[in-house]
Amino acid sequence: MWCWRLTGLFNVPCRLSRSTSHRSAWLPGYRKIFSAAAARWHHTAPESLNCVWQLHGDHLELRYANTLMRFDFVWLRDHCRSASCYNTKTNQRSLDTASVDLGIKPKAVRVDETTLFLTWPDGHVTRYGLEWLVKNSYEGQKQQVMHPRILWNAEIYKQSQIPSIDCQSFLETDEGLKEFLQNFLLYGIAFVENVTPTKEDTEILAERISLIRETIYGRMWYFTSDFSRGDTAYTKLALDRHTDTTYFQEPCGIQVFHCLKHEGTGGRTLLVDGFYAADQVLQQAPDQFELLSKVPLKHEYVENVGGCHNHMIGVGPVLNVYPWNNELYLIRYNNYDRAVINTVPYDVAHRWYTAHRTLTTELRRPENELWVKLKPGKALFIDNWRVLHGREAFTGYRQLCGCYLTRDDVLNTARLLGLQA
Ligand SMILES: C[N+](C)(C)CCCC[C@H](N)C(=O)O
Ligand SMILES: O=C(O)CCC(=O)C(=O)O
Ligand SMILES: [Fe+2]
Repeated sequence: MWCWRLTGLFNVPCRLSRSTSHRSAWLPGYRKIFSAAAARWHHTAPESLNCVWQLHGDHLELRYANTLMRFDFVWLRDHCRSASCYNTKTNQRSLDTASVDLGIKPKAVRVDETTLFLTWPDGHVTRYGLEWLVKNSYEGQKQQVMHPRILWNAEIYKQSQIPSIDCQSFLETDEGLKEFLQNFLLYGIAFVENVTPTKEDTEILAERISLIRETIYGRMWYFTSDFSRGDTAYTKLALDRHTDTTYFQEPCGIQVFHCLKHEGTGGRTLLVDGFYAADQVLQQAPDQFELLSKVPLKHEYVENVGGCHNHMIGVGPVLNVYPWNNELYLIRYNNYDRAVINTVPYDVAHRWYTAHRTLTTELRRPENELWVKLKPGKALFIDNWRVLHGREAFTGYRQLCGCYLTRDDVLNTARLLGLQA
């Protein structure tokens, strides 16, 4: 028996990470339960009526700042921030969670204007800031997006007139780097200009924001149409929109391109916001969106050219979403490298092809295509988990260099600069 529905564990409305203002309403049934029980609710002092709580058999219910939250007792014990349970120097838990009685229940509960106090059967006291609880509760989290983004088609991107960041400002100032990263996080692409057109200078740029992810293509790569590797990228042929390294279990997070030379015609780069297209699918056909996020697929890279022998396999759905808020975080789309579909029975395969067609139609709409000609001196950073790239066929000698970056480290740099990433 095949079932491709959500289990109900995370039954939240489908939503993409468009902006922070995108808040979902409470389910009406939930409100009703709340008001029926209101008579037995405990209030804080009259001047802070905005916090009410109620102890149930297996959880604590708390309403604060218009958020109704429900906390498991083990969760409340486990997240205790007291000195013996949590090390604020290392930001690590000291408490041994496995030693908490799974049937634990607080012996006393008290709330003042800012804080929830819980006394446990052994006398240990746990304090939680109410604001902290709103931010860290499941109910608070599912109203938020992890990654604020601006989804774009060609018109939206051009209208927003995102400037390229000057190389010197990118390398030497935190403001320059921060502006670059903010653009990159919001749009999934960003440019640095006035870069010296060499592989070495491109490497310095990459190292400013992240660690370079070494792959079967090397650390810093450099390619022409000499077919030195067994892949269409190393020819003069056109490449339809795709994301790279779909055949890795974790596709590379960021791709850096810097065109060092082109004496010839064509060769423009195509960029398409995969999340914008996926959002269109979600609006038109939520069941197809769900199928694309549930059916696991294999992508494969089999290379036997010259001295290069590689066989890579990556498994995962086309759309990857966080289950608690349905926020999209990774699109894996490469029709060249997609392997044999043998992970679902024939009827699911057919439904998958239909959903894939809907997505492809969106990805191929001319109004969603951003075409740019990469020139020496202008480096392009692409979020390979979101934005698809392709290229027009070309003539003449064309030299491109670049590298992949580890995603965690780009986000780390962004967070250290105070950005939400
Ligand atoms: C970028 N660089 C030329 C090094 C590699 C190209 C990899 C091409 C591969 N088909 C993929 O899409 O992953
Ligand atoms: O030649 C290009 O512009 C891009 C080729 C490509 O898709 C790649 O190297 O990943
Ligand atoms: Fe590519």
